[in-house]
Amino acid sequence: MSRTLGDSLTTAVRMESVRKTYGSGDTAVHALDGVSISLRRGSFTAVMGPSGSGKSTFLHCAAGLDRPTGGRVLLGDTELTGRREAELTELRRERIGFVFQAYNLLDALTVEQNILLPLRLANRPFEPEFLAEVVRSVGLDVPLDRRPAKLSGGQQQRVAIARALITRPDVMLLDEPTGALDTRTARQVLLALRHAVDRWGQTALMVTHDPVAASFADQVVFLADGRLAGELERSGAEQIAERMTHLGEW
Ligand SMILES: Nc1ncnc2c1ncn2[C@@H]1O[C@H](COP(=O)(O)OP(=O)(O)OP(=O)(O)O)[C@@H](O)[C@H]1O
Repeated sequence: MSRTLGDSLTTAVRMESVRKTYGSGDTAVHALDGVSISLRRGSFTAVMGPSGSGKSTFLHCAAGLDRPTGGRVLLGDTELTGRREAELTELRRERIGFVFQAYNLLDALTVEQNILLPLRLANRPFEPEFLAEVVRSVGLDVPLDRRPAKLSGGQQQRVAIARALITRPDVMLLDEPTGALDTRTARQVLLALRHAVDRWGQTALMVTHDPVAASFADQVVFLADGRLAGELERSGAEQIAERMTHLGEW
């Protein structure tokens, strides 16, 4: 299928028949077995599936952290497949924002320095107004000169989201971002994410086990045995949970 310039303007991430096999012969594990998907710019997608269905591998291939065994991955119109490690590192730094369950903040730095770190690493200037807007939008109401270890888990995750947003990345990739948070705090973090998508047209791809978290997304894609096993447009947590029960244990 031919692609036009319009594709890369409207598509943040495209995966075409992506396969990832670990090992070989009888012991080979097909973590991804021909996954094709396009993420529209400004959309929020949740990825769900049973344990071992390939969710982390999917996220890592989208980020250029794992090299697919077959198929192609494109970030906008930039093909990740076949690039050298140094180029991938730069692409990740400049164009992808990561948020993990463990916040991965540096305690030697203040909150503000943590948020600005991706810009410093990329040698890019920072705009104080944008920093203020990002801080406000994620609902971070702590002194910015504080050390992250002094903050609650919810506040630390907001710092991590602010750090991911500060470069205005093409896509934010989130791996269980609310996995360590209580229900109320998780909801606030998800609202902040939703805000970033709605307000700035940010694109987000989030792996989660939690149907409530997935209900904040525009679409939910389900993985089973390394393959796409269906999708739901924005849905309630009950409907998402119901679909999950048909995919097996989780
Ligand atoms: N480095 C690796 N070496 C060998 N097998 C791997 C490796 N990484 C993942 N796998 C296998 O690939 C499959 C998919 O793993 P993956 O971690 O992507 O699933 P997941 O859906 O994220 O699981 P979970 O919800 O438990 O985190 C599993 O069978 C896993 O054991």
